[in-house]
Amino acid sequence: MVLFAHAAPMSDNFYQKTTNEPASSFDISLRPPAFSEFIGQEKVKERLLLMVEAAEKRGDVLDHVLLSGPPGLGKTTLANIISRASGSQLHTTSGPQIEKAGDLAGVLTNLQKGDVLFIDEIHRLHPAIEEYLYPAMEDFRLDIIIDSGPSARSIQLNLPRFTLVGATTRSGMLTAPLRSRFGLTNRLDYYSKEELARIVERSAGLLEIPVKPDGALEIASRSRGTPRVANALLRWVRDYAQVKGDGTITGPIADAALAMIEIDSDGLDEMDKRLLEALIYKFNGGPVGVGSLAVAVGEDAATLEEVHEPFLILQGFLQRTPRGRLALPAAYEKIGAPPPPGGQPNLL
Ligand SMILES: Nc1ncnc2c1ncn2[C@@H]1O[C@H](COP(=O)(O)OP(=O)(O)OP(=O)(O)O)[C@@H](O)[C@H]1O
Ligand SMILES: [Mg+2]
Repeated sequence: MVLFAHAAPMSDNFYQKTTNEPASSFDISLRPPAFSEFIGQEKVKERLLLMVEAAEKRGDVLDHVLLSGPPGLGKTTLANIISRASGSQLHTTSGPQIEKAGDLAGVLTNLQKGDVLFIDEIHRLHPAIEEYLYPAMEDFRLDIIIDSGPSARSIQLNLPRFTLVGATTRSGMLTAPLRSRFGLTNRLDYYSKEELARIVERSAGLLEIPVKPDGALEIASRSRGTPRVANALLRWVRDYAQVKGDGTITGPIADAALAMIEIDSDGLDEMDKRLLEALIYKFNGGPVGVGSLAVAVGEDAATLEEVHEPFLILQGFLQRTPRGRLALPAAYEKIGAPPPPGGQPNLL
């Protein structure tokens, strides 16, 4: 069976979940259970709420929804909220877990009318399996071929009407036919500092950690726009406050705690800085391919692309060009390197 429960311990790298690991139990306990508790992403929330309401009014099943965006922004959380809000049962699986057509058939035939099927990392579905999904999404029908050679025959199964919620960190890798079968596509964006501060305060409340507004804001501004990071940093700062202070998280306590684990004032961590240093010192500022960069910093290329680069690009440290990655002037400044000769590098 391909369904799995979200119940793995935190990874060694204490806050960056790679895309194929399930979330930690710590993450799950802080997960907002309803739209009303989900902070930020107002447009996405509004659209999803409207869809849920409309489906309810018509007595119909929700349309399929695609959620995309960098790790830790709330895709899994939203899938949970959608299924709760529509009062339906949630089934969870992920692209890499569906290895054979039979796995998919197993999941689909297990669904009841109105159930939500959440497929995480849907961009990693095998292309051959993706094709089985098309009629399932469109006509709630499964065509499977059994046996091979002369005795091969196709059988058709009717499926109950269900809602597919797909999540991906790489929406660009989704095939056009798959993408077009979703009724609604939502891209989650990085959160503002203020939104993250509210998330930190909410989490602190649930964990019964006393936090002052300046403490929450300090954690928020160093959380790289990501709620999962904010929650993980909160947990670290709590430990620090209990040992070095009186347990209350204030601005100065948060600052000292985060400096101790080398999270700088922009939220850049050791790997971000290592990446910028390699780009500038080893590759002359680029352009250089992500594969070479990955080898130079000892991290896998997908993690650089999905976790580190989007934030560095957003902050104006790095640019993706057709010829590779390029360091921008802010990157030279960040790592204290002299600016490139000729000033602004050639961006083409
Ligand atoms: N809008 C929000 N308000 C409050 N907490 C949030 C919000 N979004 C996410 N979180 C918190 O961040 C954690 C990570 O969110 P989630 O697991 O949903 O991210 P994800 O987008 O599915 O990440 P991945 O791509 O790595 O699977 C959750 O446990 C939840 O506590
Ligand atoms: Mg997730």
